[in-house]
Amino acid sequence: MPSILSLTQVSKTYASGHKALDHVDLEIRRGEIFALLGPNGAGKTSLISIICGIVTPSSGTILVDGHDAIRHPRQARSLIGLVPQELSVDMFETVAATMRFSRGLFGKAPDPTHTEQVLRDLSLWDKRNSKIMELSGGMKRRVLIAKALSHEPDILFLDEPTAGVDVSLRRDMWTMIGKLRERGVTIILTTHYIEEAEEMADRVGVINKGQLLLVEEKAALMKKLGKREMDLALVEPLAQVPAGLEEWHLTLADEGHRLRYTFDAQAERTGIPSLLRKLAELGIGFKDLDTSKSSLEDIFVDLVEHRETANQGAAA
Ligand SMILES: Nc1ncnc2c1ncn2[C@@H]1O[C@H](COP(=O)(O)OP(=O)(O)OP(=O)(O)O)[C@@H](O)[C@H]1O
Repeated sequence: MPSILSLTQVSKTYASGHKALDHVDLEIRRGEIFALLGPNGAGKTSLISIICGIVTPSSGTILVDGHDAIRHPRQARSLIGLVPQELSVDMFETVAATMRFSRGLFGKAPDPTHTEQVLRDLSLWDKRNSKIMELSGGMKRRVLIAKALSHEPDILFLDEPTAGVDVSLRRDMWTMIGKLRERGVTIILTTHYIEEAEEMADRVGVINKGQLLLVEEKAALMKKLGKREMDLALVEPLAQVPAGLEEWHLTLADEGHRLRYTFDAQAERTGIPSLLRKLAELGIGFKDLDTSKSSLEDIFVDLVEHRETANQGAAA
């Protein structure tokens, strides 16, 4: 499938000297839902702002459905809807007027049918004549989405769409994103929440310190995230992992007092029952057992450490 969005070697260094993006290459497929995951300050908003023409990149190329976003920003921008993190609406305006006005800015004639459809999808139809300042925080977030969809964009960016929203809005948002996808809209969302990516995305990108560390099909990433660690506190410390336990690839920690096993929680067989049987057979006793799930943070740490080790290796 051809890319609808293509980024080549995009970098951004702000006037402060801070390098927010470092040679980012990214291809977004037409019609997919792509989740960009990263911790605070990773560069997610900078990346979106560059694609939307709000921030100028220091170098690199961005093609939005073939339009060069730097040389032809208007054509590129007209294909994009942006739901920003922060409220960016006129508080004194009504919901319907906000949508009409935004659509007009993109040079599109009013389309009451489309407006009604979007407002109904977002449960905003009853509030169409309310001033935005009269709405609750959750409703205001919905208005931002309606505004972004006003000109029927092919690509929708959602910057942290569910940060600080309640369960009902989160559910509505997921439903709406599903509907948009059925209509062929390409969706790119940024998030801190792995659950959000898990629920909705086809592919996931992980960004940290301005570098895109990986782009993968969701299923493959979830498999990595499904890693768990089992930690056994031993009755007697061990000097080394005893023979006969090779197949579990165990490691010792805490000066031989703890035996660690990493396994795939999503696999049909975790290997735990057979390991425990083997330990009993070998007479290795334990007084406590702990399991922990690897979090997104662990994956970041893993990725970053690997990257740093690889860089050091290359420099040596
Ligand atoms: N206009 C600016 N001038 C200088 N530095 C900036 C500017 N905008 C962002 N930065 C810095 O660039 C880095 C990336 O910021 P960005 O907002 O893109 O991250 P983010 O991944 O969206 O983070 P968050 O999840 O907190 O929104 C941060 O260190 C931020 O302080």
